[in-house]
Amino acid sequence: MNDIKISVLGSEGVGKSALIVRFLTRRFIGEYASSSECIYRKRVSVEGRQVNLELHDPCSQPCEGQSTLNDQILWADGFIVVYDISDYASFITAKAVVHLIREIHLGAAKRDGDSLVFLVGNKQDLCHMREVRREEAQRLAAESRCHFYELSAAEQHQEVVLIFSKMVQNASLGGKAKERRRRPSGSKSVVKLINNVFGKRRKSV
Ligand SMILES: Nc1nc2c(ncn2[C@@H]2O[C@H](COP(=O)(O)OP(=O)(O)OP(=O)(O)O)[C@@H](O)[C@H]2O)c(=O)[nH]1
Repeated sequence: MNDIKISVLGSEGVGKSALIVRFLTRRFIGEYASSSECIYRKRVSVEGRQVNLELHDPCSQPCEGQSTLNDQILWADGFIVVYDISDYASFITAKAVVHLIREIHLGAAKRDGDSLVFLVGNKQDLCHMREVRREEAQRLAAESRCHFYELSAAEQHQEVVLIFSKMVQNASLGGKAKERRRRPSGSKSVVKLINNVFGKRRKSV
């Protein structure tokens, strides 16, 4: 059995936790913790093979033992880089993250195929407030050799599952585990995740 490590990156409030929670629990809860960084573990089957999936959800606010973006990039086998289609600044951040992933992986002499990157425009249900044109994001994805998706964690369960499943499959086929430099701190089970989503900092969209 091998391990697959996926980091979900992007600026504050773009819906990273919402996407992970959707994938793990099928639910959209609306409010999510931002004060701690964590890794969620799940055993998944890829083409009949059991795989240990680790999903890293970073925290946007300063927290104890926080890993750096560089640590997170070196740790992961694959990346889901999220922006909010109604927030152009979040797209600029996503662009910088995608470039950094490419730079670090090339700098560390990783095989290019090892760095699987999906660029995801979330909150498609807010298209009446759209600030990021689909074509611009598609262009970035093509230039950076990323897969590109637009969706809504709030409204689309199947699409979210599809993206994570595809990433798991690609990372699994991409193969060899990387040497881990530093593992981001914290670990939660899905049960703890559900228990923890209540009573969190409220954010509005
Ligand atoms: N309308 C809409 N709101 C969403 C969607 N996904 C997430 N949100 C909302 O956006 C806010 C931020 O979502 P989070 O999942 O906490 O975002 P995050 O990227 O994990 O935020 P940080 O942990 O602060 O980095 C919450 O109020 C969510 O309910 C979506 O698809 N559509």
